[in-house]
Amino acid sequence: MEETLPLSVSHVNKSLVLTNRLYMLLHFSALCFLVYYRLCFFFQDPQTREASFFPWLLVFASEIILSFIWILNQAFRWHPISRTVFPERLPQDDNLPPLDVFICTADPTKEPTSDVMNTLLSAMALDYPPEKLHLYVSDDGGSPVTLNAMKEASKFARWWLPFCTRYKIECRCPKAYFSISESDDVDFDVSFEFLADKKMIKEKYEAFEEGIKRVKEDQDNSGDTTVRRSQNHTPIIEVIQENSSSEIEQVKLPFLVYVSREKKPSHPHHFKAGALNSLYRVSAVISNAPYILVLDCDMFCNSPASARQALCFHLNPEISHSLAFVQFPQKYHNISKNDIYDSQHRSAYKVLWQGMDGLMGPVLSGTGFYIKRESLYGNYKIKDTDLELQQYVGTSNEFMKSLNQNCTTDSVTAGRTLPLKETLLLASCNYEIGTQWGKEVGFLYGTVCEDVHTGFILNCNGWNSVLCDPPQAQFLGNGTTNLNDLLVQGTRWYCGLLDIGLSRFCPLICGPLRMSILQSLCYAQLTYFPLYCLPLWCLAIVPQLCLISGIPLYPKVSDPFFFIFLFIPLSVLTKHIVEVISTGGTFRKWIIEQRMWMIVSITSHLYGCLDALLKKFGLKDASFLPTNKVEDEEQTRLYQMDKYDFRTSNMFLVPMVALLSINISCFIAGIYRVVSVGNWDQMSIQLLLTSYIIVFNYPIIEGLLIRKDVGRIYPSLPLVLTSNILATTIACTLYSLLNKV
Ligand SMILES: O=c1ccn([C@@H]2O[C@H](COP(=O)(O)OP(=O)(O)O[C@H]3O[C@H](CO)[C@@H](O)[C@H](O)[C@H]3O)[C@@H](O)[C@H]2O)c(=O)[nH]1
Ligand SMILES: [Mn+2]
Repeated sequence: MEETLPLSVSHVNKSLVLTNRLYMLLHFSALCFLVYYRLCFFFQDPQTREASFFPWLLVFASEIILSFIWILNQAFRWHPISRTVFPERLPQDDNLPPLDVFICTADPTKEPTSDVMNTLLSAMALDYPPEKLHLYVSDDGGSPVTLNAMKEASKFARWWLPFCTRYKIECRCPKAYFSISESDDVDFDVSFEFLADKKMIKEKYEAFEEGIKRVKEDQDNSGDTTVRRSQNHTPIIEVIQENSSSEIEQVKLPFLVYVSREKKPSHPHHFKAGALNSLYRVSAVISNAPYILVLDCDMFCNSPASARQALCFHLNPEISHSLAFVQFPQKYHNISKNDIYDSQHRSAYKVLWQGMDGLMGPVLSGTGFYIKRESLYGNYKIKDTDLELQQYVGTSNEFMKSLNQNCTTDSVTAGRTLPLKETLLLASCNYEIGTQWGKEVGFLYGTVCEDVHTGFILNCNGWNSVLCDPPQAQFLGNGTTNLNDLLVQGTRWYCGLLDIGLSRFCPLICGPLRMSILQSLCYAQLTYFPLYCLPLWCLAIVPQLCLISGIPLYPKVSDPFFFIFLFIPLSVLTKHIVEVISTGGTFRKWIIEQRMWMIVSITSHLYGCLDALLKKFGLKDASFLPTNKVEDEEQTRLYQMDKYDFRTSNMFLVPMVALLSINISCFIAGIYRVVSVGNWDQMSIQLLLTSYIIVFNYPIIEGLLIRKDVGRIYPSLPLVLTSNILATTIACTLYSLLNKV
């Protein structure tokens, strides 16, 4: 009886599906009326529309782009589902498949080594038979600090792992565990023995952390230029096998490998995708586990349960044959209650991914996913000859053997000697030359959002994915907690996403031929939503300038179409607020998300789009600046007080300040004009729009005029000059155009 019970089940929230579809119908009808109203204007007598033709055109174009993105957005709301897993129904430990874990790190300065080691330790302590678990750390920095820290981590693990199992510790990331207040211990059976053990382990942990810090300082003091070495070094692969000390009983540890692929300045290394592909190959000739967990260096396992939860899908015979990966949502350990930067991307992980899960599955999100090894090997099975296969996956015989053999090959447990020479070849720069790595095999190159791109192509090739979002967060990462990091990261993402949209893999063309239309619309939404910058820039300037020139762009209050123009924004805002609250947010969170949407659109989206265009025309190279993961005390203090930290470059500040200045001055002048002319009913929507922008972005005004702390917008000469010049140029150009036409 037990065997027939499913490992996982999915549920459709019928009332949500129904309300979503009803909302779509209503809103879509309103959009049709809007288009009808605008089109009627263009067919009017040229004389009556003369003065306002150009601004009407701009505003109409913005409305069309917004409606287009809105339509794409609905695909996520068509059939959202949720899932439940039953890990207790999995086979006995002996029958579980081997598992590889990949952890990527790139820069020991921006990514503190002790945090990387915490991620490593938390993954070593996964609730999984240790002899079936192999961990690979990719160090793109090629830093001896990381290698040394791994050796120390392996020693510390001999204490840490037995401690976790003995006392059934839930959070197995030592740093997170020891920072939880002591009062949480009441959950456990607090015995004297436990407290003594905890104290002893804590001391060992502190010594371990201290040791890592010292090595890093010594290295920094020795003047060794890590930066240069990170871009130019031979491959380094080392199996970490620390002899167990005599103090402690024999502990079975998972297998640990340090991999730093070869780097040459002349050779493109394709950032994280390149690093993951090296790990793919190296691990194939060592452990070749059929399933792989991929983690960013800052994303630790917050619970040991994820491996078994993921296997509930991978071993579920109903879905496993076409299942490529199980994605866990990205959650963060350092997000404040109000999350003023919306860095947890609530909408993506709580709404969009659930929606895709009900179609073909969520997008690959870079970290926290269990992928089936075979799914990334493309069409290797149809290669008939060895030569064809070599042109596909490269010349390593060992690697080709790993493809053909049954996936259980495990040179570690089989007691074979490690093919070190082969692994060095597989991690060398030249290995990929003339092969399909990055094109059809492995993680795909060509964009810095290798995750979305790879996930999309997997779907195109018929693979599915599932979202596993149990109540307890399985992985916790480092969210961005300052404006600068957020906008820089955003610019990289939106450039990467639009790259895909502009490439030959355009989801609107490629998608419908190879997957469901709704799933392709979801991908199209992800790749095209940086285009928000166009309507947002336009709607932050044109209606405002028309307000002061007395040009009405929207229907009068007495016009029946007025309600259409009132209904559309209200319907979007209401839908948003309902979603925020039903996914655990608050009214304040809703305001923050609206604000961040505006700020990010006029800055990161814009620069991301520009970068993508420059890249497309060959005027710029791709770049991937890893996000800073070092905590800054002052910045954390501001963040915890819900104060925006405006210490970012003028590149981001100028558009914010300039657009807000335009809105404020137009609002004041507009009110003056409306009062003197008395055309309230014609101008009401323009006034409402301008006040919405000003009210929601009040923190920028506060940062500029009221705040005195370090995080305020410092009115430096270049900032004041450039924003004034920008605001005046925009205003004058458009104003003269409006009055001339
Ligand atoms: O040349 C590189 C650059 C980065 N990384 C690693 O990639 C990971 C992600 O980098 P991070 O700076 O943390 O970028 P984020 O913007 O926070 O990452 C998000 O966005 C990336 C795509 O831009 C995805 O790959 C990530 O999984 C996703 O969490 C980190 O572990 C890095 O060490 C490398 O291994 N090599
Ligand atoms: Mn990150």
